[in-house]
Amino acid sequence: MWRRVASVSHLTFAQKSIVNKDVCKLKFWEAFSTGIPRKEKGTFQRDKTPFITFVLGGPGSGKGTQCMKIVENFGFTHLSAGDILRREIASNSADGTMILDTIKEGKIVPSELTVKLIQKEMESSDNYKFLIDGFPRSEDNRIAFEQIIGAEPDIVLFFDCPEDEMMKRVLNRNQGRVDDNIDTIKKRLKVFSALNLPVVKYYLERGKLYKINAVGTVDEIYKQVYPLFAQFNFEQV
Ligand SMILES: Nc1ncnc2c1ncn2[C@@H]1O[C@H](COP(=O)(O)OP(=O)(O)O)[C@@H](O)[C@H]1O
Ligand SMILES: O=c1ccn([C@@H]2O[C@H](COP(=O)(O)OP(=O)(O)O)[C@@H](O)[C@H]2O)c(=O)[nH]1
Ligand SMILES: [Mg+2]
Repeated sequence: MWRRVASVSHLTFAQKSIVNKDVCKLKFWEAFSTGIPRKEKGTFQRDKTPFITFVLGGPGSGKGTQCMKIVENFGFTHLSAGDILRREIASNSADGTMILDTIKEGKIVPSELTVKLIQKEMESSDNYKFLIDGFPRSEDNRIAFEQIIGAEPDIVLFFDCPEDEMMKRVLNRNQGRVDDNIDTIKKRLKVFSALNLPVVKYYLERGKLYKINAVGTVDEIYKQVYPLFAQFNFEQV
């Protein structure tokens, strides 16, 4: 099932995650609403296999906020695809203008470009645990990641949030983003339903999806997220 990330083979990675199902079993299964097959019992060993988590959810569903907490507790490297693309704009690269226009329109940047930027970040990290936040946003993104990186995620989180709540949060985000306005958010919500939800469905059908109720306080939501990661015997970083 797991395919090695050949292009990042110089990295020191840990073996694929394995759930210790005897620990907090109840909490673990309470934490998500879809039936997820458990992984085998065991512990991490240093190896060259990364542990990849895709973090999905609509705009404003709280992906970035929850990722920060996962990083603090579990030592993941947080790769926000949106942040990586915004850095590319800021660096005045050849693709910057096209990326900016795409983000303003709430559309999706060509997959190969995004995946290659993510790949660069993975290759320059000496961590093996990655949170890939806000990606893949489409089936095309997902397939490009599989083809270019040669890997699939170990787990996929999906922050499930009603549209009116997402819209409220985005309009109050106050980070000066060009896409946090009413016109663009409406477009982004449409793109989310049309292109991102099929990816969610894909991982649901493969038993990799952890659906989180994203309504509530940040701490209430993190109470659902924490046990998902606590079950894996990650090495200390
Ligand atoms: N549970 C929550 N309740 C209310 N506001 C939240 C919650 N989680 C995050 N926010 C706020 O909503 C906005 C969007 O959150 P963010 O983490 O950037 O979402 P995303 O990365 O999914 O777009 C931010 O201003 C953030 O502080
Ligand atoms: O893999 C990605 C991630 C982001 N984006 C673009 O970047 C914008 C902002 O993404 P981000 O994840 O930062 O938004 P969030 O969901 O966190 O509000 C998206 O609307 C897209 O236009 C993209 O094209 N591909
Ligand atoms: Mg975000």
